[in-house]
Order: sequence, then C-alpha cells, then structure tokens
Amino acid sequence: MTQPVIAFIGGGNMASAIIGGLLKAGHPLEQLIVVEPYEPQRAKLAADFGLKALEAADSSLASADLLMWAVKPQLFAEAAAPCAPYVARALQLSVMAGIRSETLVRATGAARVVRAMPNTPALIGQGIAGLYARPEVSAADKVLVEQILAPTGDVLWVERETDLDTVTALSGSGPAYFFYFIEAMMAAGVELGLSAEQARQLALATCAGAAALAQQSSESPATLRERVTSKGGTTYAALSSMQADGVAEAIQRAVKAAGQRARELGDEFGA
Ligand SMILES: NC(=O)C1=CN([C@@H]2O[C@H](COP(=O)(O)OP(=O)(O)OC[C@H]3O[C@@H](n4cnc5c(N)ncnc54)[C@H](O)[C@@H]3O)[C@@H](O)[C@H]2O)C=CC1
Ligand SMILES: O=C(O)[C@@H]1CCC=N1
Repeated sequence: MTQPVIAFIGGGNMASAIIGGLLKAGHPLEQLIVVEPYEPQRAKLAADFGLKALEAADSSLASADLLMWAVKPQLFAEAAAPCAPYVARALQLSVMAGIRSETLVRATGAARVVRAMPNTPALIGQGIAGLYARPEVSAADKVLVEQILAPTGDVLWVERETDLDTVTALSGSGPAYFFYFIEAMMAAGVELGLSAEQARQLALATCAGAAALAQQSSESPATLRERVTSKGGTTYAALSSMQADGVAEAIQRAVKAAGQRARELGDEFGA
C-alpha cells in the first residue's frame, strides 16, 4: 500500500516529535509536507530530518491525505485561512489544546476530524495521546491515526469530545506537574546538604522507579504508597506534612484549572 501524504501545519515541538517517529518507522520523507513560517524552526527541521519546510501554505497541500494541525490554539484561525482552499478532502488530525472539532470543520470544510492530545514524552516514544473522532471518521481513518501516533507511545480513545479537556489537564499538561515535583524534591535535597547532581540523580531515579513499579504492579498506587509508609517512620512524617498542607487538594485544583483553561481556549478560539 502506498504511504499517505501527511501535511503538518506548524513544525514546532509536537510536530517534530511526531515527524521524528514517522521517519524512524520508515515513512518516506517525500510523503511529508510541513508549513512553518519561522525561519529558525525551518532550519531546525532541515538539520534534524533533512526536511525542506514550506514558508507558507500552497497548492501542494491538496495532495495531503492527512492534515496535522500543530500550531498554538491562538494562531489556528490565522494558520487555517491560507490552507482552507486545499484541504477539505483530507482527514484532519489536530493536536491543538482546546480547539473544538466543530471549529476545524468550519475552518477547513472537511468532515473527517480527529482530535488528539499527546504529551511531550512522545519525544522519546513514551507519550500517551487521548483521541476523539467525529462520527464521520471511518474505522480505516482511526487505524491510520493510530499508526501515525504509534511511534510516539500509547493512545486512548474517548467517546465524548469534552473528555479531551480532561485528558489535556491530566496527561497533556501532566509531564509539567511531575517536572515541578522533581524540581521541588531536588531543591529540598540541596537545601539539606546534597550536591545538585546528587539530588538530581536521586530524584530522577526515584521518579522513574516509582512510575515503573506502579505500572508493573497489580497493586494500586495507594497500596504501594502504604507499603513505603511505616507507622511513625519517615514517610509517615512527610505524608502527614503534605496532608496538613493540602497537597492532594492543591493538585486536584490545579488539574481542574487546566481543564477549565482548555474549555476557555475552545470558547475563545472557536468559530
Ligand atoms: N507542548 C506540549 O506539551 C503539547 C502541546 N500540544 C499542542 O500542540 C500545539 C503545538 O504546540 P508546540 O508544538 O508545543 O508549539 P510550538 O510553538 O513548538 O510549535 C508551533 C509552531 O507553529 C508555527 N506557526 C506559527 N504560526 C503558523 C502559521 N500561521 N502556519 C503554520 N505554522 C505556524 C510556529 O512557528 C511554531 O514552530 C499547540 O496547539 C498545543 O496546544 C498538545 C499536547 C502537548
Ligand atoms: O500548555 C498547553 O496549553 C499545552 C497543552 C498541553 C500541554 N501543553
């Protein structure tokens, strides 16, 4: 079977993660089109992948079987206008936070729209992307989307588009929450007398080990936490301090704030 022509509108971080995965999986370079107006980013795409990105949309987009929307939500309307004459035939795949599928339908004239919410571990093939398909999307289209995202990690389909705002808040933004936690652990280690490198090594190995254990164990995170926590011991002291500070509630408020912002982006930049 011939490989589909995939066009990326925006060639930044997320697009690059997906392009890298596609090329590694054997997708032909000449079957990729990228529109990227920022010259330094075009230079980076050339250096990283040997890709010659377009500075602006042109009629070559009409050859695309799938169009990947990877600009910031704020720039979607501006980016879509020059593409619209060429792209109605293609399956649309958007990774933009918040922008609703209805907005994509209106802006492109295409009926087949899938929204994806990936995360940055996609860069090392360990991401997870939430996916939502409009009813017009066929089973074959869904398989194609899964194939395109497979090199970046796992996928999870949701039935309701509104759930993508929650996916955005949980796993889309989620890596930043863990980096924040690691930063705080490292700062505490340094304050208590370790070197920055020692604190970094301990915090990162602990984070990676805990995540791997939680994934591989049949037990819940709550049970695994209890296993670490001896009554009257050190972990108990730390968790009691976190509880007194309302850390769990603060995390829940933070995730809800991200979900709320995803909904606002949909309202602000919807057609
Ligand atoms: N970074 C992240 O963790 C995640 C980002 N996303 C979504 O992915 C999208 C892209 O995010 P990033 O890749 O992080 O941003 P980015 O800023 O790295 O990439 C966006 C690219 O679009 C280009 N661009 C600007 N105007 C354009 C136009 N008119 N036509 C074509 N390209 C244009 C920019 O020059 C830039 O290179 C956003 O909508 C974001 O919500 C989704 C999941 C995770
Ligand atoms: O912060 C953002 O808006 C994007 C969406 C998910 C991760 N980054």
